[in-house]
Amino acid sequence: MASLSGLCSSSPSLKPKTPLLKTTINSRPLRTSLTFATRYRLEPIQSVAREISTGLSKTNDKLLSKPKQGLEKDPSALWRRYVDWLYQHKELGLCLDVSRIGFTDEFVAEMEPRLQKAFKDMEKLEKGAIANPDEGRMVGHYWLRNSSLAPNSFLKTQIDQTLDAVCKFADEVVSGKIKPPSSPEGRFTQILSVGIGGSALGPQFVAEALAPDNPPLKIRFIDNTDPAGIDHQIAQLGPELSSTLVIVISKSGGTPETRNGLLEVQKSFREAGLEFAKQGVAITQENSLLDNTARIEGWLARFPMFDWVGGRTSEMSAVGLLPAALQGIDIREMLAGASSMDEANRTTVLRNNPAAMLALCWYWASDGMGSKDMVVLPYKDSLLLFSRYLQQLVMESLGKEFDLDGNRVNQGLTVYGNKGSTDQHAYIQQLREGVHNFFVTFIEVLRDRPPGHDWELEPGVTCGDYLFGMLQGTRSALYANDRESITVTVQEVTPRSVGALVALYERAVGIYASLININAYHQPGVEAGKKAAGEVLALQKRVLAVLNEASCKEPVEPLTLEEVAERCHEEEDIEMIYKIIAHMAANDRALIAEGSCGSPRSIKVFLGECNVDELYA
Ligand SMILES: O=P(O)(O)OC[C@H]1O[C@](O)(CO)[C@@H](O)[C@@H]1O
Repeated sequence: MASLSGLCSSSPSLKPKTPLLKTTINSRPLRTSLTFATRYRLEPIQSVAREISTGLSKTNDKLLSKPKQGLEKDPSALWRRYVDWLYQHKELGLCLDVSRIGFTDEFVAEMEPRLQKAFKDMEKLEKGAIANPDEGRMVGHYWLRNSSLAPNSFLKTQIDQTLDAVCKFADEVVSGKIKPPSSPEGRFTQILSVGIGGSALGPQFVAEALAPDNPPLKIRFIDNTDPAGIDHQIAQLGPELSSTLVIVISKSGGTPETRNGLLEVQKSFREAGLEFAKQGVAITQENSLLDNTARIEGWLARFPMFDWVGGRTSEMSAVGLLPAALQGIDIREMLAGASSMDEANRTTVLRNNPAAMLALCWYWASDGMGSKDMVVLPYKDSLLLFSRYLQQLVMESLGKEFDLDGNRVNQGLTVYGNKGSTDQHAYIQQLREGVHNFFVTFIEVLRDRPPGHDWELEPGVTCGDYLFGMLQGTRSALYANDRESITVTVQEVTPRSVGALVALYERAVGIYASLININAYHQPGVEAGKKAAGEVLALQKRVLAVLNEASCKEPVEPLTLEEVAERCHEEEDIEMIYKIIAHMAANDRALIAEGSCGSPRSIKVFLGECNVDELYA
C-alpha cells in the first residue's frame, strides 16, 4: 500500500490532503489513580468499615479495627526501641531498622500466628509445593542460589548446568574466544538486551548498580515497543552494531513488545549487511516461540528459563546472570549474597528474620490493604533503579483482585521512588508536609567511595557526609511529622549486597502475600491488558479492510466514523475507531482523514491507494 500523508485537523474547515494537526488524544486519567485517591482520604477505620459493610474484605477486618497509637517521640524510649528491634546480618553487612514504624507489641503478638503460617507456607514453597495454584506451578527462585534445595535431582542438574553454561559462555565472549563474524574490533563490545518487565528490570537494576566504569561489554536495553526508543538505541550503537551481542529475553517467548524489538533489531542487522543469527542469544523457556525461532535460525546461543521461575523473580536465573557476567560482575558472589539472605529468612523468629520484619512493617503501615504507598529512597546513585525494580516485584505480586479463598480484596502496595538526596529537591516537600499517604524505605550505603579516594571538601566534612546528613535529616524530619520509615543499611554496593537485597525483598513479598492470603506468583490483570491490546489491533485490521473496500470504489467513497463503525459491525467501538484513525493519520499511513480532530463527526476518511488483492483476502 502506498503511503500518503494522514490528516486530522483541529480546524473545523475541511482541508483535504493537507497535514493539519498531529495531536495526543487520549489523556484520560487512569481509573486506578482515581481509586487510590479516594482511598487516601479515608481514615483506616472508615476504610475498613466501608469494606466490611460492602462485604469486600474478609481477611483483615479484625486487626484493622484497632486504632493506631501516635509515634514514640521520647528520645530515650525511641533509642530503646531502635536497639531492641535493630536487625543485623553480620556476614552480609546488612542492617534493618524498623524503629520508625509505629507497630505495637499487641500488634506483633496478634500477627504471630499469621507469621507462623507464612513461614510454613514458605517452607512448603521451597520444598516444591504448587505455590502458584492458578497456573499449577512450583515457585523455585530460591533454588537458583542454592540448587541443593531443589525438590529433585533433575531440577538441581538443570540449575547447575545452566549456571556453568552461563559462566562459560560469558568467559568466552569476554576473552574473545567467541567473536562476532564481521567486527573490526574482533570481539563483542556491546550488549543489546531486548526484553520487558521481569525480563529487563532486574538486569537494568544490576547493570546500574554493579557494572564497572569500563565493563568488558557495555549494555543497553530495548524494553518497549516504542519505535523512536528502539531507533535511539540502535542509532547509539552506530557502527558497533557489528560487535553487539543481542540478548533476547522472554520467559514466555511470545511477549509482543519483545518480539517487535527483535524484529526491529533484525531489520537493522539486515540493513547493515550483518547476519543476526551469529550475534543473537535467546533466554526463554524451552520450545517457546522464541526458542524455536532461535533454534531454527541457528542463533549463537540459547539459555533456558524455567517454568518454575517467574519473570519478576528471575534475576538469579540466566535472565539476570548472563548480562551481569558479560559486564564483568561477579555473579557467584551475587548468588552467595542471595543465598545467605535466604538462609537468614528461614528462621521462624520474627526479630531474626529481616524479610518477615519488612512484611510486618508493610502490614502495619498500610493496614494490610495497601492504604499507604511505599516510597523507596536509596541514597546512592548506583541504586537508582532499585525502586523501579521493586515496583514490579511488589506491585505485580501483591496487586490482586481476589484472595486465595476467592474473596474480592483488591490488594496491593504501591511502590515508587528514585533516589536521595536528589528527591529532596523534588517531592520530599509533599512527603514532609502534604498528604499523608505513604511510608518511606531508606536504603543507606555506609561506604561512600572506594578506600583512598575520599577528601574533605570543608574541614572535617566530605561529600559523602553530606549525603549521610541528608538521609538522616530527612528521616528525622519525616518522623517528627509522624511519617513512618524503614531503613535498610548495607556496607557497600557489591554483588553480594545486591544479591542480598534482591533476596530480602523477594522473601518479604512472599511472606506478606501469605499474611494477606493472596497468590503472589500470577498476574491475571496483565493478561486483560494484553488481550485488550490484541483486540485494538484486530479492530485496526478490520477498519483498514473496510476503508480499503470503500477506497477501491470508483469514485472513491470517503467514510464518516459512523459509517466505518457500522461496516465493521462495531458501532459501540466508534471511539476506538476514531483513535485508530487519528493514530494512523498522525503516522503517514496510506490514509487520508479530512476534518477536525476536535469534532470527530466532521471526519471523513479514505485510503490514498486501494489494494484490490486485499478485497479478496
Ligand atoms: O518474560 P516475558 O514472558 O516476555 O514477560 C515479560 C513480563 O510480562 C509479564 O508477564 C507481565 O506482562 C511479566 O510478569 C513479565 O515479567
